[in-house]
Amino acid sequence: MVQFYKAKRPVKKTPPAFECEVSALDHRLLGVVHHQQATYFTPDVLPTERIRVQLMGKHQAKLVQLLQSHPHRIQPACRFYHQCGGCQGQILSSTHQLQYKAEQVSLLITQLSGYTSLPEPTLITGPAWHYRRAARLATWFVPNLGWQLGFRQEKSKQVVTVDNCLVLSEVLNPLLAPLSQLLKRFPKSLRVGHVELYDCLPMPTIRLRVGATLSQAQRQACIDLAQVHQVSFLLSDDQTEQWLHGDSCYYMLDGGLKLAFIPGDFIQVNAALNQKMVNLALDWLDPNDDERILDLFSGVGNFTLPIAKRAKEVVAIEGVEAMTQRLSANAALNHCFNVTALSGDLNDRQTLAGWLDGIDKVLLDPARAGAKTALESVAKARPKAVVYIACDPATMARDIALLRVKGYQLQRWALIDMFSQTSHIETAVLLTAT
Ligand SMILES: C[S@@+](CC[C@H](N)C(=O)[O-])C[C@H]1O[C@@H](n2cnc3c(N)ncnc32)[C@H](O)[C@@H]1O
Repeated sequence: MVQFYKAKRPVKKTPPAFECEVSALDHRLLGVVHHQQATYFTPDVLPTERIRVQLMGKHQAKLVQLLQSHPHRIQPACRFYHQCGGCQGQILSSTHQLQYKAEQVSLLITQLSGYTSLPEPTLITGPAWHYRRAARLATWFVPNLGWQLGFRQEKSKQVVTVDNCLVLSEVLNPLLAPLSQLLKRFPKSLRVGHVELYDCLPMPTIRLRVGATLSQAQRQACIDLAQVHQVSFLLSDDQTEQWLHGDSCYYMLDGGLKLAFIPGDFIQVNAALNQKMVNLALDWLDPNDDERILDLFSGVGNFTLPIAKRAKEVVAIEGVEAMTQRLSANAALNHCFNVTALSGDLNDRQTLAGWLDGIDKVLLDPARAGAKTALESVAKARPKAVVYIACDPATMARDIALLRVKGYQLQRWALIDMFSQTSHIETAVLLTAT
């Protein structure tokens, strides 16, 4: 064999661990540490704790040893805490998690939006465990063991086999073991994708994605699982999407409102907190029967329908065409004939053109990117009030700054404990025209 010279790869030197003190927790519940004029973010630590850390990247560090712990620190309840990484808040009680989140969101809003002080936030709490009614699980193939089912670590390609998840609904947890057994029987060639679980009505629902066509025996195995566990089963293969058992999904809101959706549609993950959030939004928006309301990023109508029951008219705009159709159908199903549902990209100025005339109030619930473009148009129409629901406090703070410059004053804000144990934050803000 011909021999080639191969240059030796430079050996990466692990930087030495060092001792330091955690100066703060940021809004992602990461500890902030300073070392040689640089700032690093570390999971699993709390402010004032003395720790030894190892640098892991430009701004990341990893806890190596806890030297002195914070009095609020508690033992994580989940046995997968160290592998999974999805619920890193567990070293604090849920009450303390919410307090830290509130402090950090308050700081973000003041830093980014120019307010020097904010009103006290309303803290909206609910179940801290077993609240997740929708979840997406990852699959991966291991030779000799077959397809595995678990959770993908946040911002990582690593996956962790989990047979019980403490934030997953108690209706969905018992499905993990039989699903895992089912997938192990499938060959690698089926190219199993992710699995979605919904704790919804009329039955809990499983959606399985595969990259090839299932044989009759494999389809029957899915149907058997669905019948034994009384769940609906939606199979998405490389050609089609087909209900193997059951045929629909919906959830309920107060007042008997029924919201149908299809697996894959966005729904709020925490049913109890979602209802409280809708109530809060209604309370702040206070729509009445001579007002025209705009609901932006409306999904399948989670806010649209409760508002429509009190307002003269609601114009709802959603980017996904199929979800807009579902919203229209939901409006008809619930006798909300005052809803106009439109599909359009709210990052495109044209989408709102013509729909802002005569708008009295606006509710918006954008994705993590926020709603800068849409709000520039909204502010020009001068609605009396804007209720902003946000899953990313940083983009929301940026957008509050925009509205402040355009003459809107922050009146109220709330932190909704939608994602207890995790670093995610749901915030609501009421702004009124000055
Ligand atoms: C956080 S969800 C809120 C949905 C709904 N308000 C609810 O409570 O269920 C955000 C929604 O905005 C939609 N969306 C994201 N980016 C969009 C865009 N650029 N234009 C229009 N809709 C968008 C998503 O499809 C999703 O349904």
